Amino acid sequence: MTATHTTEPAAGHARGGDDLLVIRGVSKRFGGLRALSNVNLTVEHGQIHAIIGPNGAGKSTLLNCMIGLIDADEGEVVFDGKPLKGLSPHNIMQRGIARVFQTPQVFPGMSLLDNVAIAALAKMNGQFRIDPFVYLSPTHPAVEEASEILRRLGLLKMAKYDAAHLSRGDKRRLELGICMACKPRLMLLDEPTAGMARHDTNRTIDLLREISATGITMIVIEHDMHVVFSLADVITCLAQGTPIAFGKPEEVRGNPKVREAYLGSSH
Ligand SMILES: Nc1ncnc2c1ncn2[C@@H]1O[C@H](COP(=O)(O)OP(=O)(O)OP(=O)(O)O)[C@@H](O)[C@H]1O
Repeated sequence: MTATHTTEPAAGHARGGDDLLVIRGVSKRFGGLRALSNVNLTVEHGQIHAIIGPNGAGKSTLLNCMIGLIDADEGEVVFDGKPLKGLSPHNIMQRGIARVFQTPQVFPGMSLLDNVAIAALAKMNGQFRIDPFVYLSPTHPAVEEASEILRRLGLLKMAKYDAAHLSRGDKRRLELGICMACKPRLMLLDEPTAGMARHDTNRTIDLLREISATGITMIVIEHDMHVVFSLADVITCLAQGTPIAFGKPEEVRGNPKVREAYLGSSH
């Protein structure tokens, strides 16, 4: 597996057959502030690509450009060979990109099983709009699929519980289950272990590894270096809107520019 980032256009490499996502020359300003400056980044099929960097480095802005929540001023994001420019976040999800938020997004007041089953149903119907008011019989294929996902997540025993009462760690796992039911090709995870105790963090790391082993490509934004170094195949470090380092975890860990970026910040 290889990937690339440079501040120059990713000539040659960017159209390689293994690339699922290519970010080419993306820049974004907020008034006088340059949040992203000519970012190039390539994510290969099956890869877990971590994006790290100190506060304000531009990580969330880059993620938001990928899913259409923010329009880049310059550059393009290409997913599976097709530009995403102009597509709504909904259309982008339809193409196979799912985002997992910092705060778990589940339907409180509904069972764990229903939470996952309605996502599975939406995918089966090709609607990508989740309808929490639909009734599903216990033998519906979406319910069977949801049960299997909950079993893999270790949540099957709690299938009938109200999702509102889950711990933060279990809510996060349920959210990942909802995401799996949508069968994305690329998962974008924004601080997937934020606020978790170490035990839940480690369980989430194991779960993400399992999901990755099913062939789903992942981009993970994370401050917790234990999570980053446990998961990532490759890491890009952003500082002040520019990629300053890219490589395998051990290469990035020893990179003096990365150390300087962190030491110079509040981290
Ligand atoms: N909507 C916005 N309007 C104005 N400035 C913004 C907006 N969104 C982000 N910024 C600024 O852009 C810069 C990059 O922010 P961003 O949230 O992308 O950084 P980050 O690396 O995700 O930071 P953190 O790790 O703290 O979440 C910051 O200086 C931030 O204040």
